[in-house]
Amino acid sequence: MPETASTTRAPDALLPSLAPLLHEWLPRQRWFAGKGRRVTGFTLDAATELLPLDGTGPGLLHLLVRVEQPGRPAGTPADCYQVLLGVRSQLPPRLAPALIGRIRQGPLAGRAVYEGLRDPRLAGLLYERLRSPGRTGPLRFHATTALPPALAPRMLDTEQSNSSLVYGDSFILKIFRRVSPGANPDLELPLALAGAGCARVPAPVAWFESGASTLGVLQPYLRDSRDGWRLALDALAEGRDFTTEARALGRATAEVHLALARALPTRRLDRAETEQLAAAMDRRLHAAAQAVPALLPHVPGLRAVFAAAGGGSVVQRIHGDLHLGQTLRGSDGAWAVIDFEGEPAKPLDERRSPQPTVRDVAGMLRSFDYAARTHRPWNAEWASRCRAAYCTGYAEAAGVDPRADPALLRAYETDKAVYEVVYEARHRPDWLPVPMSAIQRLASS
Ligand SMILES: Nc1ncnc2c1ncn2[C@@H]1O[C@H](COP(=O)(O)OP(=O)(O)O)[C@@H](O)[C@H]1O
Ligand SMILES: O=P(O)(O)O[C@H]1O[C@H](CO)[C@@H](O[C@H]2O[C@H](CO)[C@@H](O)[C@H](O)[C@H]2O)[C@H](O)[C@H]1O
Repeated sequence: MPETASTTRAPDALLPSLAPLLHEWLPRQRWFAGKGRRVTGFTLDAATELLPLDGTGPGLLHLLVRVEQPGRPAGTPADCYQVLLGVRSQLPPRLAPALIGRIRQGPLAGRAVYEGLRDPRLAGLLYERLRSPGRTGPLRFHATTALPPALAPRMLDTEQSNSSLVYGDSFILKIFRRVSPGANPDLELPLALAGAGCARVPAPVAWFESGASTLGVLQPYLRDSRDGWRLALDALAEGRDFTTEARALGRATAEVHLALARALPTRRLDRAETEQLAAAMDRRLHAAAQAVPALLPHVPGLRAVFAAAGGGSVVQRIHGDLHLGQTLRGSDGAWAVIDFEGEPAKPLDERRSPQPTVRDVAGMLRSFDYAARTHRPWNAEWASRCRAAYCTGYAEAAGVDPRADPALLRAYETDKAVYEVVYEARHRPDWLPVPMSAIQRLASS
C-alpha cells in the first residue's frame, strides 16, 4: 500500500488554538452525543493535515478529538469525534455559513476555521484520497474498485447521526462522527452481505480508517430512490394504502436477515442467556427512567411486558436500528436497506453482538406507528394494516412469522419504544409524545 508523505502535526501543539472554537461549536452539532452535559476539556487522539496548513491555500485538518464531560462511568474513555476542519486566511462569502470561528492565538492566529465538508474543494479532495488507496499519517484509505475521477460533491443536509456527502449522484460517503475502536457494522455488515450475494444493500466501494476505527464508507448512491419514511408520510397524507409496500419491505427485511445468517455466525442461546436478554431490557428501562422521569409511572407495567417474554432463542447479526428512514425504494419498486450502524447511543460491542431478528421487526413496526402518529388526524388503522402486511411479507420470505411469539415481539417493541423516549428527549423533545403514547399503550394493556 503506497504511503503519501505524512503531514501529521504533533496533535498537542494545535489544541490550545482550536479548543475555544470546538467548545462553542461541537456541542451544537446534531451528531454530538453528549448533549445536556458540560464540556470540560478536549484531547486530540490524532491530527492529520490532509491539505497542509501552510497558508498557500485552503488547508484540511482531520481530527480525532476526545471530549471530556462529567458523569462518564469509571473506566470508560471519553467520547471521540471525527471532525474535518477547513482552514483559510480569507473565507469566501459562499462559505460564510460554514464558519466555526477565527483562531485567536498561536502560529495560525487570524485564520478562519470552518466545516471542511461544506467546502466542495476539500470534500473533493477527500474523494480523490479514497480513489488512491494508501496512508496519510494515521489514516488508511481502501478501495475495492477503480473509482471515476472528479465527481462534484454536495453535503446532505438531512438531520443525521453522522454526515454524508454525495459525489456526482454516483456515490455517497458517510463520515462517522462518534468513533469507537472496532469495525463499524455499517462497513462490516454491508461487506458481508455483498459477499453473500445480497443485492438489498449497497455494497461499500471504498472506506478509510485509523487504528481499529472505521471513519468513513463510500457506497453507490441510489439516486432514483425515495426513503420509506417520506413514502409512508406521502401515502398517509394522500389517504393511500401502503400495505403492498409494507409487505415487500417485510420480504426485503427477511432476505437481509437470511443473508446475514449465511454470512456470519448464528447461535442458539441457552436458558440463562435468554434470561439475560430480558434482564438487559430491564436495565435499559431503569437507565431510561433515570434520564426521562416521565417513564417512571410506567415502569411496573413495562417490566411485566419484559417478564412475559419467553425469550428469542436464536441470535445472529441484525440491522440493529431498523426503521422506515433506513429503507430506500427504487423506481422499480425494490426496497434497499441502509445504515447498519445500530442504535447510535449504544456502545460498539453491544451493537455488534448477535440478537434475535425479531428486534429489527419490532423496530419497523414502531416506525409504522411513528408515521401514523405524526399524521393528523392520527390514523391507527393505517398503522395496523401496514404492521400486519409487513409481518406477512417477512413470514413469506423467512418461513417464520414474527407474530408466532406475540409476547416476544411485544417485549422488543417495548424495548424499542423505551429507547425512542430517550432518543427523542435528547435530540427532538417535540417528538417525545410519539413514543410516550406507545409506552402508555404497551404498559397498560
Ligand atoms: N446508498 C444510498 N443511496 C441514496 N441515499 C442514501 C444512501 N445511503 C444513505 N442515503 C441517504 O442519506 C441519508 C443519511 O443516511 P444514513 O446512513 O441513515 O445516515 P445516519 O447514520 O447519519 O442517519 C438518508 O437520508 C438516506 O436516505
Ligand atoms: O437514522 P438514525 O440512525 O440516525 O436513527 C436515529 O434517528 C431516528 C430519527 O431520525 C430515530 O428514529 C425514530 O424516528 C423515526 C422518524 O423520524 C421513526 O421512523 C423511527 O421508527 C423512530 O425510532 C432512531 O430511533 C434513532 O436511532
